Amino acid sequence: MIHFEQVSKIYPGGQKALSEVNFRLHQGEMAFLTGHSGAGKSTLLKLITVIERASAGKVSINGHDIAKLGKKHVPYLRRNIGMIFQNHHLLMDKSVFDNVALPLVIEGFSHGEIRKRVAGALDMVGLYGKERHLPVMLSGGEQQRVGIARAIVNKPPLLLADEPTGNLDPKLSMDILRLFETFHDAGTSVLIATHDLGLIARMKYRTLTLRQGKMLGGDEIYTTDTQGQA
Ligand SMILES: Nc1ncnc2c1ncn2[C@@H]1O[C@H](COP(=O)(O)OP(=O)(O)OP(=O)(O)O)[C@@H](O)[C@H]1O
Repeated sequence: MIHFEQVSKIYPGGQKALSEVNFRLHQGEMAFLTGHSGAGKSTLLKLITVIERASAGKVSINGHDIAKLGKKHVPYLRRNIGMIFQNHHLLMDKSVFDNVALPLVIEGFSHGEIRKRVAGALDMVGLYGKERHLPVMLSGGEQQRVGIARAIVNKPPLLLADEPTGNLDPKLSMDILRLFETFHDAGTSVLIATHDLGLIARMKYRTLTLRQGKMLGGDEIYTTDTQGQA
C-alpha cells in the first residue's frame, strides 16, 4: 500500500528531516511509527499525504509513484486517506455533526446520505446521540473521537494518525488504540506515529523506528517485505 525507497527530505533552509528511508506498509496492515522528537515522524506522514514532497527517492501508494501525481490529482489521493491529529483540528463553532459531515459535504454527497454516514461513523466511535453538541461540550477523549469519526466517515482504505493519544490519559489512549484496531480488523491499513512506547508495548503490531531521520532496521524490514511478509 505504501512503499518508501531511499526517501530523503531536506527542508528549504537545509534541515535534513529524513535520510534514505526504506519501508513498506502492507495493504490492511496496522503499524506504529516511533522516534524521538524531531526524528522525522510528521515529515514521513506529510510525504504520504503530499503536504510535502520528497527531495530524493520514491514514495509509492498502491504502486503509483506520487512524484508523478499532478497538483489537481492530490485531492483525489487525500480522499483515500483518513488523517488524525493530536489536537484533532475540529471547528469549535460547529456541531459534532457538521465537523464529521465536512468531508462528505466537500465531496457533494446528498443530505440523506450524509445523515446516514455521519450517524454510522459516530456510532462506530461511541458518540451516537451527540450530533448536536459543540466540541467544547465534550471531553478531550470524546473530541479525539470526533476527529476519528471525521477521518473514517468516507471509509478511506488508509488511516494515518499523528500523536493521536498525545493529550489523553493511559486508559483513554488505550481506548483510542482499540478503536484503530477495529478499523484494522475491518481491513483498513493504519499507521500511527507516537512517542508512547508503553502503549506500543501493550499491542502486537510492527513498530517502525526513526532516529535522526533514519529508519532503524529499515533495510531489514525492506528485505523481509520483498519476501511477502509483514
Ligand atoms: N517546515 C519545516 N521547515 C524546516 N524544518 C522542518 C519543517 N518541519 C520539520 N522540520 C524539521 O525536520 C525535522 C523533523 O521534524 P518532524 O516534525 O518530522 O519530527 P517529529 O518526529 O514528528 O517530531 P515531534 O515528535 O516533535 O513532532 C526536525 O529537525 C524539524 O525541525
